[in-house]
Amino acid sequence: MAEGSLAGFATLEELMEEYMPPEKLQHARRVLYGLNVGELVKGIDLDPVLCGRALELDFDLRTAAFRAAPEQMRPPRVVRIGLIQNKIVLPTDAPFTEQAKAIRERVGQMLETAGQAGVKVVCLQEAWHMPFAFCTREKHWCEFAESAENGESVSFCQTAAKRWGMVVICPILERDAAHNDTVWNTAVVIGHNGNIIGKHRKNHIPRVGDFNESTYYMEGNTGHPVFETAFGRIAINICYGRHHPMNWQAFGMNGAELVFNPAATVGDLSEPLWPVEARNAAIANSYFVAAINRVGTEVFPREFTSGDGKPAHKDFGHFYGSSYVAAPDGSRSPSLARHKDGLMVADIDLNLCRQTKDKWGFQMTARYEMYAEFFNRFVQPDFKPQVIRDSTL
Ligand SMILES: NC(=O)NCCC(=O)O
Repeated sequence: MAEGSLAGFATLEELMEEYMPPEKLQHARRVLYGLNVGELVKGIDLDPVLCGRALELDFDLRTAAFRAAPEQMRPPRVVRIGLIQNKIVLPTDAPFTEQAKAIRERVGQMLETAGQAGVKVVCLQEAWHMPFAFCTREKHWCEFAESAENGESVSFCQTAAKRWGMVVICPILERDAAHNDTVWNTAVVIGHNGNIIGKHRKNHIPRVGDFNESTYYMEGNTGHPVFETAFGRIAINICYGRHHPMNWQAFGMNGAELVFNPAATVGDLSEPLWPVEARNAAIANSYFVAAINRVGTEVFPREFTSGDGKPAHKDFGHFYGSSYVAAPDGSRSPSLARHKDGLMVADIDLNLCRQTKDKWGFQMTARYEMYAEFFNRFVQPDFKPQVIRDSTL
């Protein structure tokens, strides 16, 4: 494993296993990763052939099973989901068509394994079909943008969706030819019949560190859609939107039971935030969250700077993977590796969403009218913060 922010360990769980005595490890897991219906989250027994395939193809394959309590009036609603994280395959100075083709081939291996494992909803990482070149500010990378209706990556995912009867979330750099060739950061939702159900465009565009994405695309104009699929109500909160609690909340208010967070973020910037934000969103909104991060270090042909005092450099830093699933009851899965491609397969019982709402009542006790009134005042130009000053100061 390479040095730098990787620091020589694949996942935090493996580090804990290596250094903690087993009896303490159980407690550490309970405190750090929570209990699901009173128990530590277990794995799924997958066909050993699939595990062998993952070894052979050198990608990380991990599993988790989230239960809900049995109910008298509803059957369980267990859905098998998949999260795929991938490196780019070829160097960034290879011809673009070859780069895209090589990524498709690699991701295809993991999509196939997901299909064989019985996954019914799978999500890829943000802009999975290209290098995350938005650090460079160079415009020729826009060539990777494609139609959300019939682009090459979308068609590729439609084929997989149809073949395996699974919903595929395909996050791409979108070229909107009907609107003056506008570029967007978009997640296309493909139904289990290979049909396009709809799309969501990234709501919040980062302006932090080397994430110079605002050079390429604007804030999305699709609101907070929830897609009613054969396997549950799904939404997508693309990467930087995970720092915005109200963005998460709006998907929940529209009825989402499972929100994917396809992302691309690097160790020096956000690794300590990563295990917290998606998990907190799952708790606060009583839905499942599946957070998927890009992996690997991508080196670009020319140096760039981002006005933050760092010397000119050619890479973004290390994308640390660590994709995971968080449940509404606060429990979570282990992470995929920090250094290699991976597929996480998780069983989630969607009944847990309503059960958690009934238990905690976060939504029922929320004071939406009070907040609405506050936000209405806040957006007025003459807003004055409600601060009561200590008169003895
Ligand atoms: N892709 C993206 O929005 N990254 C921003 C950095 C972060 O949110 O950690």
